Amino acid sequence: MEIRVDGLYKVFGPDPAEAVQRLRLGAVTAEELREEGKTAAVVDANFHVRPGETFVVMGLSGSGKSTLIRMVNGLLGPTAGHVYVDGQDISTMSAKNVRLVRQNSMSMVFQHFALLPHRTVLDNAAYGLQVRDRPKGERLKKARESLALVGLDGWEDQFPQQLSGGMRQRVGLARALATGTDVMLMDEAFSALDPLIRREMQDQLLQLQASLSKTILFITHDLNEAMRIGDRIAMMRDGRIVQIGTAEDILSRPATDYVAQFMRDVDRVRVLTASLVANRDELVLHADSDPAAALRTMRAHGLAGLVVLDAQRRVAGFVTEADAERALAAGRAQVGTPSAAVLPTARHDTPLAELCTPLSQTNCGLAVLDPDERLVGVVTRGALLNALGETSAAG
Ligand SMILES: Nc1ncnc2c1ncn2[C@@H]1O[C@H](COP(=O)(O)OP(=O)(O)OP(=O)(O)O)[C@@H](O)[C@H]1O
Repeated sequence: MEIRVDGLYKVFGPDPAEAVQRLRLGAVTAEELREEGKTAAVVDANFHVRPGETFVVMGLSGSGKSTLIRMVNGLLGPTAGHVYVDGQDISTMSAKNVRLVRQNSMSMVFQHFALLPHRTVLDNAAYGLQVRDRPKGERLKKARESLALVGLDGWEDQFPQQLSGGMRQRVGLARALATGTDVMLMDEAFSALDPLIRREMQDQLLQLQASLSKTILFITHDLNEAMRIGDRIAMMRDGRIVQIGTAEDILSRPATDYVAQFMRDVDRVRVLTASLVANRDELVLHADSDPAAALRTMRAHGLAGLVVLDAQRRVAGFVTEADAERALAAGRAQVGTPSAAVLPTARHDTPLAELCTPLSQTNCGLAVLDPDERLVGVVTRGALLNALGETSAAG
């Protein structure tokens, strides 16, 4: 399922539609509206959350995030514009139909999640299905499965007060998962948790998302959280979305001074990933590459060997300096069949901070692989130091 937000506005106060007209024409600013007793909470929001994507809306307090998410789940009607959930325009639907879409397609996880104190963890996790009138057997089965997914198996018969804050939030997540909806709306879902637990929850969400591929709209005021979990991030300021992009897009090409200022607080070595600093082509060979050129490249980069790829960009092996010299001495025009030496590898999304140790143990660079095990590129010690040097200078 997907969510599409199209020219969405919400103005609070008298005569909101007329205020939207003036905003559209550029005839008034949000500040001027405020003097008239009106608040432009969301101004011309446009974005598309793709199926299976984690899309984060990030902004400071008052930037309009809650208003936006409440329009997406149909609790609040827009002043203008449209919200489509899986192609259905919920902004023009009857309240009853909106409720149906919400029940069938969307689940919510909030910051202060109201668990029912006199009900067990299992019943709490099953609650979302209960309000959807599902049969008891199905409710309990799904609730058990989703509790297991969030690591709470064995806790089914406990009561909320016996759980830590992090565990309670997991029950909230389990409740949302148990409903089986494709779309999950998460409003500051981890913001009330201690930093360590919060990180654990983020990891858990990333892990779940790798197998479940829900369509997630996640609201946060924490930039590092946005950068960690968002496939893409929308930066919001004073009701407007000022930039949409991946963490790396936004970090390396902030659209406005405001965004650039924000980026100064980002823990870059944890946010920037291996794929960003991987050298994509220069350090890569094919079996028909020229051995003399291969030797020059190795020497120029201080590498003991280069990766050889097959036609699908999968790592076929490795050519060392000695291999290339032998090929050259034998007068061969191609490096030929590589040796099957195992090369250290890293996943494309490994944070830079985690590349230092494996790189210190090799003089060949790290092969960076995408989820299909295809080579993204090679990270060398020099490239990493460069990136870290730039980031610490910028930070
Ligand atoms: N029902 C309302 N009536 C009038 N103004 C409102 C209403 N709801 C929100 N606002 C105003 O709209 C603006 C955006 O608020 P919103 O709660 O959406 O921001 P937010 O980014 O979610 O902030 P926070 O993180 O503090 O919740 C604020 O100026 C707020 O005061």
